[in-house]
Amino acid sequence: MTRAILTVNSGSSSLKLGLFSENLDMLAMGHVDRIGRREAAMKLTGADGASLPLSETAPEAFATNAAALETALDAFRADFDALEIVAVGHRIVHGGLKHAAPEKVTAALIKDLARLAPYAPLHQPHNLAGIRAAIDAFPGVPQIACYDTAFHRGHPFVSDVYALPRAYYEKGVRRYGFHGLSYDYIESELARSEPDLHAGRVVVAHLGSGASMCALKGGKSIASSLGFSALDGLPMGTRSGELDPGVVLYLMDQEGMGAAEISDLLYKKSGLLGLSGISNDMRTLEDSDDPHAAQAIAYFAFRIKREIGAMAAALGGLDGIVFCGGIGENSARLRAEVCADMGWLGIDLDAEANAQSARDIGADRVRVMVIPTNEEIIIARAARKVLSL
Ligand SMILES: Nc1ncnc2c1ncn2[C@@H]1O[C@H](COP(=O)(O)OP(=O)(O)O)[C@@H](O)[C@H]1O
Ligand SMILES: CC(=O)OP(=O)(O)O
Ligand SMILES: [Mg+2]
Repeated sequence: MTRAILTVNSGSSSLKLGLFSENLDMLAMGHVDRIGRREAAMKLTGADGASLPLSETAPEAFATNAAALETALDAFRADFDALEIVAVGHRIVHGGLKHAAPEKVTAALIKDLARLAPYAPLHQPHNLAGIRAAIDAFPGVPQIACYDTAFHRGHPFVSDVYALPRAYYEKGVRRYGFHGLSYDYIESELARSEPDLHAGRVVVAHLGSGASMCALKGGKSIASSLGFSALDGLPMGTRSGELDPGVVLYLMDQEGMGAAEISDLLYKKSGLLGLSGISNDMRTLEDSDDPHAAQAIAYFAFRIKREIGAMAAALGGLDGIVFCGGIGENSARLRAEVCADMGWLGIDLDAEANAQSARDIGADRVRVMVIPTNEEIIIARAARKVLSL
């Protein structure tokens, strides 16, 4: 039987399963999109990238992350019967202070990682549920944890710290940054195909349901817009992004809200959804002619623009921007709004290339690129390395 590696990646609105041969050839990919919404759907692709037929699935099959995982694992049943799964690699959003390098999952590790759930409530519980489901489905097969925070752990002190009394830093109140598996992939792709740009100053914008940006200097992360929890920086599908801490004090003092209520507000009811009052999904907002939808998109674009300026300052200049993630890879409108009036920094877009989401969409000094990310291959590579396959 062919030996294979399975990868599991739970995002805040999506679930991606990947199947790879031991040599890391992609065998199949399953992608559930818009989890929890009426429009939720799954797509399966084969090794050649072509879509595979799927049996009709009721919307309840994707109503929750757990249901989506069960449905997606079911869709792979025939592959699982025909292959020998020798490792399951998992995206774990938060590794905290103690966990960075990919490692084998143990019962103690699961317990340790569960403590970080309050700082990534839309991910960490689902990541751990994915591990438990995979242990049930593939008893005895090693499970490998791969951390979204790892890529940023080499940050210089000023990008790692909050200006609180030092004791909090020592306890782990730091800027961890997330989407590290995605940035790791973009970094490796630049190293492979664009060595000059890789050696330079690049801002990567991972724009999906969760959104963040990373400043890469010579391929190393020196700053990230996400910080201690999955809330900081850019607004996201349902998350507020950067907020004056005074707003949290106001919610407590004046609105009488407690931690659980504030967490619910900031993680689940804010961002594009809160501002538009319509949807957390960029496609729905782009299709809407409600002015609040346009305002939500405009705010998102404005915050990205500001972050490009801030990161260019942190990098001491700018050689390239890379867009990735569901929105970054597909929304020509968002990319155009972000890059409008940025000539002062050497950024302009080739409108036609942008409309086609081509790889190179820049028309000025700064390279502007669209590179589809691939967290799955980074997880599979890590699993192979940990197990010396
Ligand atoms: N063709 C498209 N045009 C605009 N936005 C898109 C398109 N395809 C996907 N998106 C957006 O990408 C986001 C989901 O990104 P994704 O990276 O898959 O999510 P997650 O953060 O859950 O991993 C959604 O807001 C969705 O509307
Ligand atoms: C960390 C995070 O927000 O991840 P995602 O974009 O996959 O939801
Ligand atoms: Mg994602």
